[in-house]
Amino acid sequence: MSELTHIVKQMIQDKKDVVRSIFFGFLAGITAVGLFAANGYLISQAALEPPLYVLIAMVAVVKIGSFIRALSRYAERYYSHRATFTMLSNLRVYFYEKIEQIGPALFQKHRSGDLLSRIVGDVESLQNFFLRVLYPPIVMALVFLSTMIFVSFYSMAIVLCLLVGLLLTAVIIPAWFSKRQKKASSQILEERSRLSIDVAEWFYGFRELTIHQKRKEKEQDLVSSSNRYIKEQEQAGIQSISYQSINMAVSLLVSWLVLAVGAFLVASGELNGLFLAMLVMISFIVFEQLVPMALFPIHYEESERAASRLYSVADNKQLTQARLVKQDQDLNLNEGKAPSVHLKDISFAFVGDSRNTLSDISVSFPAGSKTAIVGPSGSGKSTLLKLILKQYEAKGEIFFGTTPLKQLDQEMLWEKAKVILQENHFFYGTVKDNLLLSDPNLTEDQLQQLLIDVQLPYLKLNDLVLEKGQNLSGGEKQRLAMARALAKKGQLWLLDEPTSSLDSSTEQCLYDLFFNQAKEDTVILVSHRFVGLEKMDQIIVIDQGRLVEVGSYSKLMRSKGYFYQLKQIEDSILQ
Ligand SMILES: Nc1ncnc2c1ncn2[C@@H]1O[C@H](COP(=O)(O)OP(=O)(O)OP(=O)(O)O)[C@@H](O)[C@H]1O
Repeated sequence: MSELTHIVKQMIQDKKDVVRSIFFGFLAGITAVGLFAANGYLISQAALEPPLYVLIAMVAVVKIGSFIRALSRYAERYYSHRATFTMLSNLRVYFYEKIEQIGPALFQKHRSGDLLSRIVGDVESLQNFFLRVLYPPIVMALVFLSTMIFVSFYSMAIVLCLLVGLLLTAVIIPAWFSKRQKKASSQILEERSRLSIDVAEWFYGFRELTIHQKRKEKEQDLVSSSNRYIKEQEQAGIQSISYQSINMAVSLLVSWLVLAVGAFLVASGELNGLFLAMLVMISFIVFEQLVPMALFPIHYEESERAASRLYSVADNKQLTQARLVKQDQDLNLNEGKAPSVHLKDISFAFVGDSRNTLSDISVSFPAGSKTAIVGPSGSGKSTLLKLILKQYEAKGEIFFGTTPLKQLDQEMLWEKAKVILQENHFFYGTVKDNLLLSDPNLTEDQLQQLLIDVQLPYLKLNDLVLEKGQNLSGGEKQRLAMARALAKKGQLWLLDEPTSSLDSSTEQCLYDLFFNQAKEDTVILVSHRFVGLEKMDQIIVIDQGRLVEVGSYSKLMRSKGYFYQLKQIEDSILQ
């Protein structure tokens, strides 16, 4: 329930459309009742052959009534849907902003298909919360109350019948449905999420599945996920139709009751027979508007599930610990000034991981220095870089200059750092589009020069890049990523194996280019190779998440410690 309260708060930011929906919904409902009442009265009057002008006046009232009803129904739909779409967009932005803060930590817990299904599907499901759960009962209550006040002028017994009908169709039967609904517990959202996960896996893993001849198996999983989802939808459809039909049948029985009680009252002289048809018509129309209440429990339940699924992502306690504090401070990343970075007693474990990936790391990267982080695969090098990039939050403290990283706005940090990660994303578009990500003001000549600099002279700016850079080789992607980093402004380079897919001569060219451009900058380079490290000011050696050695290349070689041994092994392999 608390999640739905949050949702209501988020939804009702723009109250004007909500009030308009209720007003026009009420107007449409009450004119429908008036219209049917006038019709019933007209039928009875017509049988008594009244003067023509009475009939003409009545017909005019009916016509005006239908006109007002149609217009107000249209206005109700218009405003309620406009309110719904505004609310959905508010909700999407709200959730996006919430999960953006916990970014990579999310993927520890959720698969991408599941996240997509929640952000798109579950938010979509919440449209029914406003359209079918929140405001219709208010409109119905107002219409019903006004109708009963009107009917009370004719007969309190009929008011009583209508009240019984209201209790049955709007309270007792929906409550019974709600109980059944809870037992049946529709799995529709979960099945949609499972299907979404399977589809995402299918697309991501298509190549591997084909290579390992597992496409058929995965295809079958996908089909059975899809069938389960369809089955859930079918069941939900049957359920909603049967609920509505039962409520409709009960409401018709109540109208029969109104007719029987009315006929008795007419026979006993307590009611003018002229009004009997009117009262029966009123009961028809007023219950017609109550019939959708049968679906209230279904929509309520669905909204509650969708809300709790969304909040379980955005408010997950473990993840919230990793939430990053945003503070707008301009720190030592000012342009023209290379920052220093200091790590003090850093320890870090991934969510759900009992062992520490990094333990007790204390090290400094002076302003303008060049540092290489080396160590065996899986030792925690990339993780250390990600901590500096504020992708995860660790125990201990990281400082940029004298300012704690915790106080730094992540976006500002990224904006002023030149980053190349192991996996670099390329968007569908041209080479130019992908390069302009770094700096939209670059001219075509500058872009072309960049391509030449990174040893990609054969690429044209208008060449097409497919999704995720599928039509580029691993080395081409790395060179384009390097071009993007070179084009970016900033004095802090954070590089995670930026040349791992390149041949030695291209790698050498790129390093020359890079060292030339980064002369004054602070550079932190993760590398599993030891070639070219002589140029670095310091080398940090990590093994199993612990700092084992720090020093210049010559110092580490002289001390003949762990780094020396790793270097010897690499040399013997290369010989
Ligand atoms: N997202 C993650 N969730 C859980 N564990 C992770 C995650 N990313 C990395 N790890 C684990 O953390 C450890 C360190 O990984 P990291 O990528 O930092 O190593 P690395 O030294 O950069 O390795 P490599 O040289 O192979 O890139 C590994 O044991 C890895 O399994």
